[in-house]
Amino acid sequence: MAALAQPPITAHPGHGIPTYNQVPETSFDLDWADLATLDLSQFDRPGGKEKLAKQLFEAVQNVGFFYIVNFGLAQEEVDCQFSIGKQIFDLPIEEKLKYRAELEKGGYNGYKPMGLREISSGVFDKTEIYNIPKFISAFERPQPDIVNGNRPIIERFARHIHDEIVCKLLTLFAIILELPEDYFLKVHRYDERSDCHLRYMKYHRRSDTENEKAAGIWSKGHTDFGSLTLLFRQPVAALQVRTPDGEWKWVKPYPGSITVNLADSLHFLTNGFLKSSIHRVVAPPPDQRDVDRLGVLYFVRPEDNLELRPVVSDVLHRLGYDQSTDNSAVGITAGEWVKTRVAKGVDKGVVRSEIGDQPIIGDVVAKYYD
Ligand SMILES: O=C(O)CCC(=O)C(=O)O
Ligand SMILES: [Fe+2]
Repeated sequence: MAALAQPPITAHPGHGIPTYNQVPETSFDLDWADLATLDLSQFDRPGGKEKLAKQLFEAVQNVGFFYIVNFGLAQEEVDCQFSIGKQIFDLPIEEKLKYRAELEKGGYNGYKPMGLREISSGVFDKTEIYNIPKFISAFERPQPDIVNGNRPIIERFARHIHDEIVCKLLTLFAIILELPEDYFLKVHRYDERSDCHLRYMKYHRRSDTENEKAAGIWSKGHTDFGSLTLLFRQPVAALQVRTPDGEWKWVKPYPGSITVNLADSLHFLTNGFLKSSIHRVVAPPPDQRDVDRLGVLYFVRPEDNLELRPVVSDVLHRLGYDQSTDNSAVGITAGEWVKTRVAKGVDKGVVRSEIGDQPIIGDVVAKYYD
């Protein structure tokens, strides 16, 4: 890790929001993945974008995971979101269920109770999720008081992520592919319908017996559905990435960083050059096993209407990524891909305890890994 967080551009800690204290990091020396770190403050400097694009180009050849630092949010602002997430999950279950997401229909905005996904035979997830869509009129929906009362803080946070972080990363991908710099921005506009969302996530601790029964797996190996996923620093070690050799490595939560991973849509749009990273969540090391693991994430997805057809790029041509075009997702839109994967993910008939290919739509399959 080269750089630590710069002083905040905007410090807007929440008023009246309880302070959130992150748990200490593990003292275990785990087999950490070696990932690149991009300093986003370089983006607007002369030659900065190009330098970052070069660094990212190297990084994404490997596992599709990297870190960013200096992204313009202070740790207090991030912790404020953890605090809001904690308060949402502390609400009584009857209250939370008023906002339940229509998961079975492929909708996921709102609340997902735990226990809807089978991890291994008879063992179900212990993860609660609360998803907040983009702040545009098409997606207005009833929210609990804790969300309504903190709406300006949540909206500012989400919009900062889109405007100041996601747009920069999408520009870097366009530079890498030698496409016009705004190529991906045009299909990730904030005011258009897309499945981008801010997510609060709580993994309830598991007993030793539960961990043994599920072989330590909390969330099976999978890829994400959209373009990118941003994970705000989560000191509880549990996330692992699968290397091209099939090894699982731990992803270290560095202070002042966001962990970013590439997801399915970028894979489809670049004919597999940008790799949708395979990752999973496992039981934390012993010194963190007794804590509930709270997360704040932002999922970036293309506009609903975008067809997942590979782009024409000289770079893909030079690298041979247009030799055998993967047309499996042609004719499928980003919106359909996400909704179908969400619906299948909670369909207990599909039994997510199995690993391997799961047919999703047309000829396209989603792969699950132990
Ligand atoms: O909790 C994490 O660290 C990762 C979560 C994740 O992979 C997901 O929600 O798709
Ligand atoms: Fe994921």
